[in-house]
Amino acid sequence: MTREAVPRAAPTLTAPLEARDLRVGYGAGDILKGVRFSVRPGEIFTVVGPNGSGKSTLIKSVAGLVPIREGALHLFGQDITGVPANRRVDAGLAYVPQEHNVFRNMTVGENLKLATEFLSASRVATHTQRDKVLAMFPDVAERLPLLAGNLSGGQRQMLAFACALMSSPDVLLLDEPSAGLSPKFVQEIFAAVQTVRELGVTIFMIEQNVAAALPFSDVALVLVAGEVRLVTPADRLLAEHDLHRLYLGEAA
Ligand SMILES: Nc1ncnc2c1ncn2[C@@H]1O[C@H](COP(=O)(O)OP(=O)(O)OP(=O)(O)O)[C@@H](O)[C@H]1O
Repeated sequence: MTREAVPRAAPTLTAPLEARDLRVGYGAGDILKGVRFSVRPGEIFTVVGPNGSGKSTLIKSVAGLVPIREGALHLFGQDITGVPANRRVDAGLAYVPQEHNVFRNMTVGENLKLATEFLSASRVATHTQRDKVLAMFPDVAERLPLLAGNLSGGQRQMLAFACALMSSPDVLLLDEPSAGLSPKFVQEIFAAVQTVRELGVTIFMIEQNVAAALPFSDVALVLVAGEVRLVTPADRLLAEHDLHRLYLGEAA
């Protein structure tokens, strides 16, 4: 059952990303059991939840990597429910996977170039946009000739963001951007997420590291056992709710 802690405006056709009763699974049963949400323009919308609750399944289904069995997914009012992953990129959706998100045996510059190779012309970042992205990520800009495999985990994650931004997306999907990073880099990564938002990009991410992600998020959705338990302004989640109880399926 969907519960909302605060009233939210009725979803509109212009919501950057809107899910209506998504059912997704791999075998006989459904992992996502009727997930609905609406992301507002320019928002950082973060999905949290216990292990196995379906966060990865959710972001993969939004990216087009796991098929949606029932329900509908809309990008700025356009129904993309059955649209293949590559065409979602053309429609303005970019996805940064948690792992294997750069080519380690290629240089940083080559990774950025490759990120534009298979895009439709209208999506390829202009020179000005590329310069803006590089200005946002000096760790990337200063290392163009280096092999991506020689970057630190945090620098690689920045490169993965920069590659995703080469498709000038309207909505960026981030799969656990802080996973495996040291505390210093975790802060830097979330600061980078906020910088990306300042470009006008709407962010939809999943995160395990609730304490680190919430201060950088606008809205938090708590997913438990494939169902939405709560949608709340991010700064109210820990102040007004007991996350442990929510994760155990107790009342919000
Ligand atoms: N490819 C797959 N085939 C079959 N079952 C899968 C597959 N991927 C995930 N699952 C199952 O779906 C359920 C939800 O997994 P999912 O990875 O989406 O959750 P999660 O919230 O991201 O978990 P975690 O935080 O541990 O990564 C789990 O029971 C998992 O075993």
